[in-house]
Amino acid sequence: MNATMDAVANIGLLTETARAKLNLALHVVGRRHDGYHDLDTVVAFPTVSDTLSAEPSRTLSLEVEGPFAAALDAGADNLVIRAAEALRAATGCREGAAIRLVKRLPVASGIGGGSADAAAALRMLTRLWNLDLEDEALSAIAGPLGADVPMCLHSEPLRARGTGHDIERLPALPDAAVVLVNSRAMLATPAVFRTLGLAAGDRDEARAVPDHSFAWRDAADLAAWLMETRNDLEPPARRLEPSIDGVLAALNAMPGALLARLSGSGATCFAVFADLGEARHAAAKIADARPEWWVESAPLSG
Ligand SMILES: C[C@](O)(CO)[C@H](O)COP(=O)(O)OP(=O)(O)OC[C@H]1O[C@@H](n2ccc(N)nc2=O)[C@H](O)[C@@H]1O
Ligand SMILES: Nc1ncnc2c1ncn2[C@@H]1O[C@H](COP(=O)(O)OP(=O)(O)OP(=O)(O)O)[C@@H](O)[C@H]1O
Repeated sequence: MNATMDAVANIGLLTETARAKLNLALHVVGRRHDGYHDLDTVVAFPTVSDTLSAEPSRTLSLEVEGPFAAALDAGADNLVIRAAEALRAATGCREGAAIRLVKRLPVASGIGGGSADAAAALRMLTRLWNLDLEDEALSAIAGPLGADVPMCLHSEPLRARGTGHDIERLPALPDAAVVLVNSRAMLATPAVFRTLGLAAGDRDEARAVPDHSFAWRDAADLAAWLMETRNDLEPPARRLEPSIDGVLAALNAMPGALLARLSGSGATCFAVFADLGEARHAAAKIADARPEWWVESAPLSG
């Protein structure tokens, strides 16, 4: 390969994976005076994802395709474009990029698809534009884009506190699998927090996630600990979106399901399984019974 061909090959297409964010436990500790809620949440990133790719361009553009593309606008409001603009503003970079997003994660569904896309865009464009940024500087750009975006920059098991920005990385999770199910209901996060009904200044440290080494022996050990935890947004989400009851019932009825719960502000629910084969079998059964639902199975991490 001559020098020119080498350069062309190096310019090639960059890709990034934007994994779903799963709140295994989500405790609401209190409500702040600015209206936001302080959380204590343990988060995993199963191998279910959107995909982003980009190539150099003089302008910034976005094309969206994939099963959930129709639910999204590809304009300035898209979190991918907002992330790119925030990165340019923070660094003074004037480069462009032609970005493609394959949207496989349901929108406004509690698994942080938009946040994962924003975080993946930040990681990808940092490489494309050869920006030399410390992790802390990238987190500072991610924060204003959404409470979940700094978590999604890590995309590895973590515990997050405060509004989600106070992040502690966790040891690797045990081998386990999950089934994710959404009835295709869209739930707006602010409405779910509002329905929780906490007053500004209401705060109780006793609501935090129970102490643990966060190094579980196996899937059963993880599920036993999860039984002692909750998703505090599950009751208000169920009130706003009654189809969640049917989704949880379907997951709980599956052989091998160790625990079923809502993720984030919903409406996506998950069940934990010890074995990927069992999870795949359960997903196929649910998809067969309810073809209109979105159903996926995947390793819990890795
Ligand atoms: C429910 C979670 O997904 C759990 O991981 C997040 O806390 C929400 O993350 P997100 O969707 O990225 O949230 P943002 O877009 O920053 O906030 C949307 C709205 O949710 C409410 N909100 C969000 C986060 C938080 N800790 N307290 C809140 O009260 C606020 O009304 C806020 O205006
Ligand atoms: N690339 C994107 N993907 C998904 N949603 C996006 C995107 N860009 C902007 N949005 C908007 O962001 C909002 C939240 O979408 P998202 O799918 O992240 O919600 P969510 O899964 O409920 O998030 P969370 O779990 O963080 O509360 C939606 O109203 C959507 O219109």
